[in-house]
Amino acid sequence: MIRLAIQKSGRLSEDSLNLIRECGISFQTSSYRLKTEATNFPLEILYLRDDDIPGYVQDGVADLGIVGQNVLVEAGMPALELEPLGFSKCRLSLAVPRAAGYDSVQDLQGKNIATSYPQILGDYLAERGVKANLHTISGSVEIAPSIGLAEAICDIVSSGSTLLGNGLREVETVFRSEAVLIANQNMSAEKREILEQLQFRMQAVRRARRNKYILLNAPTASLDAVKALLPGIKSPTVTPLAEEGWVSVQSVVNEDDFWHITGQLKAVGAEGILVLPIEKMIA
Ligand SMILES: Nc1ncnc2c1ncn2[C@@H]1O[C@H](COP(=O)(O)OP(=O)(O)OP(=O)(O)O)[C@@H](O)[C@H]1O
Ligand SMILES: O=P(O)(O)OC[C@H]1O[C@H](OP(=O)(O)OP(=O)(O)O)[C@H](O)[C@@H]1O
Ligand SMILES: [Mg+2]
Repeated sequence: MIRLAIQKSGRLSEDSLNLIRECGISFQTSSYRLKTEATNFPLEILYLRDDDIPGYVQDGVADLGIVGQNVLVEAGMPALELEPLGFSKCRLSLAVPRAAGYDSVQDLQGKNIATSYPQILGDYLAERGVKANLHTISGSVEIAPSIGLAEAICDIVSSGSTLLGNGLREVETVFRSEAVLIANQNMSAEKREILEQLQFRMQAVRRARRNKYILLNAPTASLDAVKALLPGIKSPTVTPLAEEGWVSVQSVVNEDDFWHITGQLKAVGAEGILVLPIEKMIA
């Protein structure tokens, strides 16, 4: 049995639970129970505050955890990271009141900055030779300038709407973050084996999310152009259509390139383009 710590409730919770479920692992959830056992995989899930997760994994109370890189690095335990998980992408940024002048980070010399990330911010400022007074607060950091607590803040930004709503403007990106899988470094051989199975499944789920299955019809004369646009995993599958001079092509395309490639496929004569989600993708 391996123990995985995830955030009880917050920005990481839903995506963490979805990832485990998409790995084909079944378990019950209830808002009162802080621990559940999977029914078809040797996994126990612990529901914790995200700030506590790196420490628990470091100490071996949990074998694995899912946490934001921002929290991991702030806790001073970056070595626990195993792999990025592709969700809860955000950045840690410095922001100042919209009307305040700002040319460079040197302008923060001697200023008061409110943040929940004094370690990451402290390192960032030290590397640039800036000495500022950091005020550590654990939440609602964006309020600090308007109540006279600080001249600048450093907090998590995603859409930017919290900054906008509080009259602030983003001036520097200090750190980029996403959710990561972390692991205790002294696991038993048995636990390592379970971890490998879990990572294999997580990678198959992530690969599938990044790709789409694509099916289309094309004139045989355009086949070389279509093949060049859709290299696929090894190469595309090509089958003749009942109608002479046409083929059906099946392949896999990266989600990021998808719209761009479909435009080019149409331009070389492709028709009836179908795009399907992939559930699992094993390399
Ligand atoms: N707006 C956002 N968009 C994307 N990811 C975010 C956003 N805000 C936070 N995150 C990521 O999700 C993590 C958890 O954020 P959340 O706001 O739920 O933390 P919290 O309030 O500290 O929760 P807890 O109660 O568990 O301590 C952050 O550490 C960060 O990595
Ligand atoms: O750029 P935005 O999309 O507005 O997101 C940024 C906000 O999201 C997070 O807070 P959250 O909403 O999770 O609330 P919390 O402060 O209670 O953690 C973070 O602390 C920012 O305040
Ligand atoms: Mg927290």
